[in-house]
Amino acid sequence: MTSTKPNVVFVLGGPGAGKGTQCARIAEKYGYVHLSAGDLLREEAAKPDSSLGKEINEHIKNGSIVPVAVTCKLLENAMKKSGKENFLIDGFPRNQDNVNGWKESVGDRVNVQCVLFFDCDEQTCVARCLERGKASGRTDDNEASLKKRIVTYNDSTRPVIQLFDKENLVKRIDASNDVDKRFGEFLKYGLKGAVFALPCLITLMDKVATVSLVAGKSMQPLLNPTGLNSDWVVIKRWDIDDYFLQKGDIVSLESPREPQVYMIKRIKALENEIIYDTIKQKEIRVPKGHVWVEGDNKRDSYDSRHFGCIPRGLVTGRALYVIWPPKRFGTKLILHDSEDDDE
Ligand SMILES: Nc1ncnc2c1ncn2[C@@H]1O[C@H](COP(=O)(O)OP(=O)(O)OP(=O)(O)O)[C@@H](O)[C@H]1O
Ligand SMILES: Nc1ccn([C@H]2C[C@H](O)[C@@H](COP(=O)(O)O)O2)c(=O)n1
Repeated sequence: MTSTKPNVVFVLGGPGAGKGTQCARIAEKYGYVHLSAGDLLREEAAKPDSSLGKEINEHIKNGSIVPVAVTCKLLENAMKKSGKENFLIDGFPRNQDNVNGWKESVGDRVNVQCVLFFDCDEQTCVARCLERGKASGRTDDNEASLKKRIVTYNDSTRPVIQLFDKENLVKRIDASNDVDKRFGEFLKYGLKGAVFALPCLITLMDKVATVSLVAGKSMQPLLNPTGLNSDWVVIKRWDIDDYFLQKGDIVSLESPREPQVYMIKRIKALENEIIYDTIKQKEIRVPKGHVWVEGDNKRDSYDSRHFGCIPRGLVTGRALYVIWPPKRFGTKLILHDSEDDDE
């Protein structure tokens, strides 16, 4: 019997275990809506008129947990607003208060399919957060906050994971190894067919142009600005030799790791150019016949920083305009005022 309730997958693990990185990938590949409790709290706190901002910021800096009524409301609102059915809820429930509040407020109205547990040793978690802290602007990616976050994780979140484990809901993924291995581990759970149904880009037409639904948050704020998989874009296709890619172009491409899986990214470097890989922290020269692609939203993008330069032949088209939803109709996705944009 198929469930008509929305599906929820909780995603837990230590700070910096890679929950956000993997969720971005899962969302992009399967069209799940990725809701990060931490991101929602940070967004709420950043609103100039929020009465909760001060309290949330204090908790974030101290690595303590915001009262569940606040977090649960933000999650519920985001779920409702999306109008979608499948959610990855990242960083929740983080403690027993979160569990109780969720049960009271949402309870059986959703179907909790499983809990993805990204298991990563403390040293790796801290090193990743400190590295991320060089550019993230987060007030908690520093040694003092991390010490507290780790204590909160060990004392409050681990018991929640154990609780779910007793209910046989936990899928453990070794989060200390590389991004692709982990994604492979995730797929081995066989969730692929059963849980995640929507491919990254749904293509309605072919050959000259395609109209595609963009999944995931990797191109925010330009695409899917609300975090929902709602933007449809026109993608112009071409014969591989007919168009000279330019830096800044937004393109569709076939994943170098998963044939038949398509994604949308921005060209950041062309052949023979040098690009700085912010994850591996080194300069890379793009080989002949290749390009380097990244999402605009670095936190939520799986791109060349993870899979390296891609052969030019994997690029299948160039994104031109948003055509849906109506209020975003006509949003231009091109930097250059030249050639084919008004064909
Ligand atoms: N497998 C990996 N190997 C190396 N670095 C990684 C890996 N996975 C993620 N990272 C990097 O580690 C940092 C933390 O990853 P991410 O933001 O996904 O963690 P998180 O679990 O969501 O963290 P938090 O709970 O603190 O928000 C990021 O800079 C990311 O690029
Ligand atoms: N359920 C949650 C999730 C997050 N927070 C607060 C406290 C965390 O340290 C911070 C950052 O979360 P992250 O982005 O690391 O998932 O947000 C909370 O109070 N309750």
